[in-house]
Amino acid sequence: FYFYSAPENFNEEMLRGKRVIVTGASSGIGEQMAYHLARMETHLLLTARTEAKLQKVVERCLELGAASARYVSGSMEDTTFPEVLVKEAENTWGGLDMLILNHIGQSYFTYFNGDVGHVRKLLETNFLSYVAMTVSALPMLKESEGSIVVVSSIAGKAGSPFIAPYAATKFALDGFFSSLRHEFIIDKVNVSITLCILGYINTESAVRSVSHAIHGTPAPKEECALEIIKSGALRRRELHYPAGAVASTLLLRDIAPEFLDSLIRKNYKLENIKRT
Ligand SMILES: NC(=O)C1=CN([C@@H]2O[C@H](COP(=O)(O)OP(=O)(O)OC[C@H]3O[C@@H](n4cnc5c(N)ncnc54)[C@H](OP(=O)(O)O)[C@@H]3O)[C@@H](O)[C@H]2O)C=CC1
Ligand SMILES: C[C@H](CCC(=O)O)[C@H]1CC[C@H]2[C@@H]3C(=O)C[C@@H]4C[C@H](O)CC[C@]4(C)[C@H]3CC[C@]12C
Repeated sequence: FYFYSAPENFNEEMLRGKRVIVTGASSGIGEQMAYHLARMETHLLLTARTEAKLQKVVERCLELGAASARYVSGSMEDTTFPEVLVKEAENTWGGLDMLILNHIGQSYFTYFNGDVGHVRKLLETNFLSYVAMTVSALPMLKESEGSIVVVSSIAGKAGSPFIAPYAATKFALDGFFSSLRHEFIIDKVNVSITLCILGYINTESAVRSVSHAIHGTPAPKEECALEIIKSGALRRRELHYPAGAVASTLLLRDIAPEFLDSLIRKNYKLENIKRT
């Protein structure tokens, strides 16, 4: 309770002039993080697949006051791309202060249909590329005593129906990065790891995928993006956003897991879930 209710002492100046990579920055929460970071006068390197969208986000970032902003487009399905991206940061800035890992590949929202190939592909995009980005960026982050921010989901802490492949990738992130955090502390590596546990957020893609099938109102992406940045800057272990919804899910998961499961299932409009 103490950790998650500690007084806020975030100051936007903490980020002024910092060199930040944001993945999945062409839309949704990643795009909103880019705009907040631009207002805080950071140097930005943005990435996603769609060049036309990234161009627009970069333009807006420069208007909002970014110290500099550029993009590299590419797919995280391509196993060589994480290193290319980090090299770009190294060549441009000669260092890196914050790595925000936020992208996700497209997934189905329905009963698991046995498509192992899809699970494998999603693990590459949503999990292994996060590991590869971390490995490539670590020398620069050690040098700057910087931060790694990993955007995950409540679906990576408690099982939910209709998103089995996606949930697997998010549980994997927790396993990997929570273990790595221990090793950093044991080895006195002063690089923070912040795992962001998010509930339902009103990004276009999430609302399009699930609004017909889920009860409840999504939380705003702009506030969510700011909370992620604050948690990273404050070097927090985990962010829970929206706080109440995530905290109650985690508490019930530990003290009454079957009751939580029944509540989760009640959250879905089952008649609106189509089988593939
Ligand atoms: N919205 C929500 O309700 C929740 C979101 N989250 C997490 O928040 C993060 C952001 O989600 P959200 O903003 O909703 O997602 P969006 O779908 O809006 O954004 C996803 C981003 O990833 C990029 N992307 C997609 N495929 C690839 C790929 N193969 N290689 C590289 N980049 C890719 C997209 O751009 P492009 O298509 O141009 O490549 C886009 O910039 C994710 O980690 C998600 O798991 C967690 C819980 C809830
Ligand atoms: C409805 C869920 C929370 C309620 C519960 O108690 O289970 C949402 C919590 C996390 C959401 C998913 C998520 O992590 C992001 C995905 C992004 C994709 O673009 C599609 C939508 C998500 C599967 C999204 C769906 C709602 C949640 C499961």
